[in-house]
Amino acid sequence: MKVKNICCIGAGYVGGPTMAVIAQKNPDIKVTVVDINASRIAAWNHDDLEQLPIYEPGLDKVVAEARNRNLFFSTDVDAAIEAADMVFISVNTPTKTYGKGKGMAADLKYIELCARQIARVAKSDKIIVEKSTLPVRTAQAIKSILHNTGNGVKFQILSNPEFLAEGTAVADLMAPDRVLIGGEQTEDGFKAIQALVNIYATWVPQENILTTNLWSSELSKLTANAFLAQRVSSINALSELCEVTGADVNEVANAIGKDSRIGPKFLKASVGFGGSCFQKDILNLVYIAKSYGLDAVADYWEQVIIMNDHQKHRFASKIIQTLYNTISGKKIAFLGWAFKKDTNDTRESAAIYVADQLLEEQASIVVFDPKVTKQKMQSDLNYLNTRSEEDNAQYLTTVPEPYEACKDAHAIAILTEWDEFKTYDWQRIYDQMQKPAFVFDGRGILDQSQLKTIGFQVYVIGK
Ligand SMILES: NC(=O)C1=CN([C@@H]2O[C@H](COP(=O)(O)OP(=O)(O)OC[C@H]3O[C@@H](n4cnc5c(N)ncnc54)[C@H](O)[C@@H]3O)[C@@H](O)[C@H]2O)C=CC1
Ligand SMILES: O=C(O)[C@H]1O[C@H](OP(=O)(O)OP(=O)(O)OC[C@H]2O[C@@H](n3ccc(=O)[nH]c3=O)[C@H](O)[C@@H]2O)[C@H](O)[C@@H](O)[C@@H]1O
Repeated sequence: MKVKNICCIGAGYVGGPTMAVIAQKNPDIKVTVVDINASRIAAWNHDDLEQLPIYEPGLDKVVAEARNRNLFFSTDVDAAIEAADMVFISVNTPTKTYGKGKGMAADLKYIELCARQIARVAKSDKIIVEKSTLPVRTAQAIKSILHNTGNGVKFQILSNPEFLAEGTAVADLMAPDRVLIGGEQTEDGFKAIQALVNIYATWVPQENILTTNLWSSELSKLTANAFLAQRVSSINALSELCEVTGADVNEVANAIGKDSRIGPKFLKASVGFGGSCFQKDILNLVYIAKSYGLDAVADYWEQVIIMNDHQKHRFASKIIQTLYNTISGKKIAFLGWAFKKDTNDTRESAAIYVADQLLEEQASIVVFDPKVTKQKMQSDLNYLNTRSEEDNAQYLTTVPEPYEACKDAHAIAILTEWDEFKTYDWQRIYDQMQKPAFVFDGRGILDQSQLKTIGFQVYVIGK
């Protein structure tokens, strides 16, 4: 079967870039990305490519090439579903904040709404592709909703989880380590799998396109994120041990990463992993294991989250303790707010947790992050959400350049891993700060001895 028309429900961090690349590589397929968020769609359609709702290096060029050729962004969800042979579901699947599974399970209400909408609107047979990250066996629920419409339309459900990382989304999509496609192991299931394989095969080598059954595919996505996060928690756990023993976590990471069985990636100690997925996906994995009565499995994976929370907490506590256990009214400069470099996404960023803990002690936080708005930072913070606008003004300020953030500060906290920190004029920064001047490097970026020579008191994670 040759797919001619694709609809993608959800124009977010995954739906937008993924469909832009699919459209660029398949000019003969019409791709329509739809969303109920009208302002997001307007931003995707904006003439000025700097106004795209998501910042990803290289995304503007891909969108510029494909948009209004065979890539379209629209709020007309029904029309796009009806016209499509293949519908990707790429909506958010956050951690549940209510009811059974609160704080652990994935909230599947948006997925179910999509399934019901497809069931209501579809007049011709369609392949439905789970692009969102979902608990294993979700395809069963989607199938049951779609197959009980009584209108005779046939659906095949595929699982095609996305492995891109934010900040490198376009590069990851252009050269993925693998594309994973799970489907029913029946004749119709294999045909549907092949239809999706053909789309990716226009640019991904066949040997990098893996096909599996539905449940392996769904579970592999959660597992991949759990393994990646586990490595970060493992090295972060060791960072604390390094600090008390005189070992250097970077040297340890380098030494163990040289073992080809371990490998060098995802061994960078940090103030804790952030992002919209690691925590939510592991909590989901823990919940699934518990729901099958597999308590030892659940406890094992939950430890990755416990260690991550500990790391964020210990970084904030280190700042408070070092500043003589009193930070009330003291200005603390935050360099970076996003959860990693090259993104404007702040979801679950370690900066939020650290800031909330410092604000509880009435610190005054000044943030430099050119990609994140003050409004976004304010809405991220629990502490500020419970207070009035005027009150907030004294606790959180944002500035457009780093030197201003550091002026008169008692301490600097490095929260995002920007390499450009190395190029700053640290003597100039030191001269403008309160003394003693402290730097807390939660990303292990700066040269500790160089800063010490200037006069800074420095704490680098894992050293
Ligand atoms: N952000 C990332 O780097 C990655 C995310 N994922 C997974 O992909 C999924 C989507 O994540 P993001 O793109 O980050 O989320 P997002 O929140 O950026 O985008 C989701 C979009 O879906 C829209 N939406 C929700 N319900 C809708 C409906 N019924 N009809 C039309 N639009 C609807 C929302 O308005 C929103 O714009 C999640 O399951 C996530 O776990 C997977 C890999 C990477
Ligand atoms: O499902 C998802 O959402 C995605 O989650 C992660 O991607 P992402 O969260 O965008 O970013 P990562 O590069 O994985 O970084 C996550 C966090 O871990 C931190 N990290 C990463 C690596 C490391 O060595 N140390 C470390 O602290 C980063 O700074 C960041 O805060 C995965 O890398 C993607 O493969 C996956 O598709």
